[in-house]
Amino acid sequence: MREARTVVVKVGSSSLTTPEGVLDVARLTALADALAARRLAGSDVVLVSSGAIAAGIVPLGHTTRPNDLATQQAAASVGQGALIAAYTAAFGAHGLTVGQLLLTADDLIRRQNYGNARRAVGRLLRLGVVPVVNENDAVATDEIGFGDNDRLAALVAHLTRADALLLLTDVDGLYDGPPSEAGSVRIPLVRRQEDLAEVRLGGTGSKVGTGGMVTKVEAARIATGAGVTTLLTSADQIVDALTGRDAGTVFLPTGTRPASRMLWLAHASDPAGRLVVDDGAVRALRGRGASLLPAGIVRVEGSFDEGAPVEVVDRRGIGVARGLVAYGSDELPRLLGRSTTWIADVFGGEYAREIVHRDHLVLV
Ligand SMILES: Nc1ncnc2c1ncn2[C@@H]1O[C@H](COP(=O)(O)OP(=O)(O)O)[C@@H](O)[C@H]1O
Ligand SMILES: N[C@@H](CCC(=O)OP(=O)(O)O)C(=O)O
Repeated sequence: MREARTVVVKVGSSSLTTPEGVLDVARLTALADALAARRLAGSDVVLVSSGAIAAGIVPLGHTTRPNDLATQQAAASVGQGALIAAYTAAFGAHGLTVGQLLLTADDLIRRQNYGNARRAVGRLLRLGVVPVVNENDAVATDEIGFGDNDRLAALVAHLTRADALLLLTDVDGLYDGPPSEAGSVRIPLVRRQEDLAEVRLGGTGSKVGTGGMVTKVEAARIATGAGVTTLLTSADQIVDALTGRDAGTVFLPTGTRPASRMLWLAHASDPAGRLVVDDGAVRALRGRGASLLPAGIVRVEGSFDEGAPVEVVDRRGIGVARGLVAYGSDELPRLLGRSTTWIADVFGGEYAREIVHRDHLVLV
């Protein structure tokens, strides 16, 4: 962490708000002070900050985090402005400029969007700006949203080819059980996935957080699998964390960096349904790098819209690929097992396309 040239830092809502859920400018400023020092010392720093929805609660006249999607979108729209204004002031006190980057899952999947996002962050960093990233909650949908910023941060670490990922939360590391339970002990080092076999992961401990430890461990798995060392600790310990002192839980890299922009699809998406395919389709996908055509699909499971992430499995239920499906589950049954020529004759040429195009598919 001390030597990392590029650091992605993610901070959760619970670390930016008061116990009542109001944006806590003093905590936000302390975070910005530590990150500014690191930036001024020469590192590239990318901040992935939650807190938009939490920061929108009070301005909207509410007292708790909204449960319905539309009000969450509204709260995020209001709160994101407040959040970025607070960061602009806090980094500005050190002579630093911040840039806002609101991403959707699409931006990290589709080739052109991925390139756009990468170019924007790259230039911001070269200009000495601190990019402040969040999910574009006002327009992200339930089905194809990241849902939590932990996984988004892991993907941003991959996007920026970061050396280290720092996950800041309201607890000083990963414990072997929920820290609210007496006797839970902090785990200082995770070398490999198997070290987590006995660890019990609970949900959020605050009124404003989402995902709890499950999404943080998942984020660490994605990041370390892509070669990015990850440190999980509390926001209060940021100075120790950035200077390499013993703080929190370190997750060591387990893999090398794959050059795939499809990392999100492979690891971080929650599939909305399954397509069961025959052996010929498995061979075409694995061996020939083909797209998935209707002829090879034997069954559709689940209910999903066009564009949703789905899992492709063989007849025994073993995963073959993940991809974005071109048709909703209501349209698919009449196409199954048919050739594209037959489909074009019966339903018209616009139906004769791949069910999952190769560009939107990753083998697992
Ligand atoms: N095994 C565990 N180790 C540490 N924390 C855990 C564990 N299981 C559940 N938690 C809870 O996860 C919470 C952090 O997640 P969350 O509330 O989503 O934070 P954030 O808003 O920072 O994303 C902690 O406050 C803690 O109560
Ligand atoms: N994008 C949302 C945060 C989602 C999220 O992951 O929250 P948290 O668990 O507090 O990191 C927001 O800004 O409110």
